[in-house]
Amino acid sequence: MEKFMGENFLLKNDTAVTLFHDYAKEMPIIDYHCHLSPQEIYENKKFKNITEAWLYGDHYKWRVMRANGISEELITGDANDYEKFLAWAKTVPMTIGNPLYNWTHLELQRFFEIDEILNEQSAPGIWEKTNSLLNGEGFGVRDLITKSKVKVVCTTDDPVDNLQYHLQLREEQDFPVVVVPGFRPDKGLEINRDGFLEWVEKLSEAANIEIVTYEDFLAALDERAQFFHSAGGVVSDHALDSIVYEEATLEEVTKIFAERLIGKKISITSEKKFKTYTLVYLGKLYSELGWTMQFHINAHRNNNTKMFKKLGPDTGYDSVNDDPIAKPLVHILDALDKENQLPKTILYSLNPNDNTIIASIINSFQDGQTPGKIQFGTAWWFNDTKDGMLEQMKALSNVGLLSRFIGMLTDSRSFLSYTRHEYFRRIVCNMIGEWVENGEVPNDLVLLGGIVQRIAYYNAKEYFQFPELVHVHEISEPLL
Ligand SMILES: O=C(O)[C@@H](O)[C@H](O)[C@H](O)C(=O)CO
Repeated sequence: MEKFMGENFLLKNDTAVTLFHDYAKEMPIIDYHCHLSPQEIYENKKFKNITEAWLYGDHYKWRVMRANGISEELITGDANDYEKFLAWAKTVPMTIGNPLYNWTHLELQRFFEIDEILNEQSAPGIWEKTNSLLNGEGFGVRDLITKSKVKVVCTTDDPVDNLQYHLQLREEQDFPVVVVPGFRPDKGLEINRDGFLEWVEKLSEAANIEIVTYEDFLAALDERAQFFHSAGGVVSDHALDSIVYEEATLEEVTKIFAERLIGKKISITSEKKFKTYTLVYLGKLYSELGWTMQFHINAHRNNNTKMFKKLGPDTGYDSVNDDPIAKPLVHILDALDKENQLPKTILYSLNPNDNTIIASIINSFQDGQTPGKIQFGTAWWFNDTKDGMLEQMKALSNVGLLSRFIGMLTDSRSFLSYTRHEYFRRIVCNMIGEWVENGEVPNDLVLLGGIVQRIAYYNAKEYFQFPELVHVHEISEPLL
C-alpha cells in the first residue's frame, strides 16, 4: 500500500516519478489569476493563527463545513478561532475524495513540516505547532510567496481601485516577486445590476472624466486600463456568468446608456447590446495594450438569497451554470478577430460539459504567430480537482495542443494555496507518464520533460511577457 501522500503522491508509474521529480517539481510559479490582497502582500501580513490563515476567507472550506453540519457560528460567525479550527479539524476526515483533503495535508507538510493527519485528535498539537511557526520569523505572507518559488502574482482588481499597494510594491527593490493588478470591470458591464450608477460615479472620479455620455464612459474605462498598464497590469478578467451577443451600433448603445444614467431599468435585449458592444470595445483595448483577456464563463453565483444578504458574494453559495455558450462566444471572438483586434485570450468555463466546446473553439482563432494565443483555461473552481484537471487537459490534448497550455493558477484568497500548483504538476506528470507506459508516447525525456516544464512555467512566462521577467535568470532554459 502506498504511503499516505508520500514523495510519489499521485505518481503511479516510473515515468511520472521522473517527470515530476526531475522536471516539474522545482519550476517557479506564475500565478496569473488569484484573489490575494495586494495590501496584505505590501504589509507582509502575519497571521495570528492557522484559523486566520486557513479559514477567514476560504469559501471552499466553508462549503464542506456546512455540508458536514457545522453551524455557521463556527464558520463565518462569532465563534473564537480555536473553536473554528476544531470545527475544520472535525470536518477534514470527512472530506476524503475532495481535493481539500490533500491540499490541507500538502499545506501542513510543505509550509509547517507536519506529516500528521489532521483530525479532532491531532488538532490541539497541530494548532500549537502551526501557530508557533506563524508567529515566528519567516511566516509573513511575502515569505509564504517566496518559499513557494512564486515569481508573479496577478491579483484581481476593480478599475476604480487606486492600486496604491501595487505601486508601492513596484517601488521596492528587495522583494523579488512581481505583483501586478488584474483589470476586472464586471461592475461596468452589469448595467442592470444594483450599484451600477454608483460604480459609474466612482469610475468618473477615478478617471477624472465627467461621464455624461457612453463615449465618456468608454474613455474613462480606457483611462483606467492605461493606469493599470502603467502599474504593470497585463491581464484583464471578466465573469461572464452568461455569455450574450447582440449586434449593436454605437448610436443604439449610447441611447441605452443615457436611459440607464437617468435611472431607467433597460430591457434584456438592450442589456445584451450594451454588454456586447462594451465587451468588444474592451477586447480591442486589451489587444492594443498587448494584454491577455480572460473570460470566466457559466458560473451561477450567489444562489442562496438569505446567505447572500448576510455574507455577500464569494462565500460558498455558487454553483455550475448550464447556459449555452458556443454561439455567443464565437460571435464575440470573431467580432474582434475580423478587425484583427483579438487579444491573447484565456477561456474558462465552470461547466465541464463545455470542455470540448472551448477546446475546439480556441483553434478557430489561433493566429499562427503566438503559440497557444487562444487558451483553454485550467480547470476552474468546482473543476479544480484531480478529475476536473484531467478532463480539461484531455479535452485540450484531444483537439488541441496540451504542450502549449499555460497551466495552473490558484484562483485563491489564501496564501497557503500554492501547493495547488504541485498537486496539478503531479497530475500532469502522471497523465503523461501513463501515455508512455501504455506505449502511446515515446519515453523521450527531453520532449516530455520539456513539455512538462513548459506547462509548469515557461509557457506562461512566454505567453504573458511580463516585462519584469524578461531578464530574470532561470534555473534552466526551456528544453523545447
Ligand atoms: O474569479 C472568479 O469569479 C471566481 O474564481 C471567484 O472568485 C470564486 O469565488 C473563486 O475564488 C473560485 O476559486
